[in-house]
Amino acid sequence: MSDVLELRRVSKTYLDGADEVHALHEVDLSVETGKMVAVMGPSGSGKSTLLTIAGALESPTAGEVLVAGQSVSSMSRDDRARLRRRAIGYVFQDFNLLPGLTAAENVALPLELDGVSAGRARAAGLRALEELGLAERASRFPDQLSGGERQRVAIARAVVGDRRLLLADEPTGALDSANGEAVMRLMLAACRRGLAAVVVTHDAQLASWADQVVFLRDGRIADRTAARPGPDSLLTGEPAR
Ligand SMILES: Nc1ncnc2c1ncn2[C@@H]1O[C@H](COP(=O)(O)OP(=O)(O)OP(=O)(O)O)[C@@H](O)[C@H]1O
Repeated sequence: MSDVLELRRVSKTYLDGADEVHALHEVDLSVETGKMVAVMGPSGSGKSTLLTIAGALESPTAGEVLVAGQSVSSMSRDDRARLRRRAIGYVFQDFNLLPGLTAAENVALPLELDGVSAGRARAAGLRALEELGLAERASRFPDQLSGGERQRVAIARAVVGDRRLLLADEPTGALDSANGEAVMRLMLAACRRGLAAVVVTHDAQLASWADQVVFLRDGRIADRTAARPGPDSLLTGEPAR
């Protein structure tokens, strides 16, 4: 399997007044198609920084980021923007759905913004909703959905079209444990359909859904569990750890 995401000795230093903050230090990470990596670590350890750099939203101070084999730093601004629009999907804790649009319209929106015709975008949006078990909720507005359903719509929006990489920052933070588990299971299923995912979570139980767990401390990878072979029984049963 090919790597969708590769971080090579990635460091990120922020300037805080006169002080340097070393948010990431020589981080190496590879995620293959079909795999989910969970990132854990204490507050301030660099988890969000890792996600924003992996998502080409910020540039590293040193090191290299490759998405689908292409070096992000060698891309033009336009190519980088296209990569962010087409290949990368983001899921946030607070769902970020537009309240005036239905579930189907929210999911189709990124494709329409990318120039896909309304009809094709709607069809792809409905397909993504269907894969997440939400076909019959397609015409509801966000305030007519439960928190778990809203998060599933946000995942559908993040995987719609030809996305390769799913990045999620505490996607289960606002959910109860049953909905949190459901969200992890659905993200894992989305991975198995052909994406790679990086998921930040504070919850070790939810992290155990991932193929590999990476622990950050002071911007360095302090530990990582061995990658395990695709345990697809998980998609119908309980997590292994
Ligand atoms: N734009 C910025 N300017 C200056 N310092 C920053 C900036 N963004 C992050 N930092 C610092 O970089 C370090 C890592 O931050 P980051 O948000 O990546 O941590 P985190 O592990 O996601 O934390 P949390 O779990 O609290 O969200 C912290 O010390 C933070 O204060």
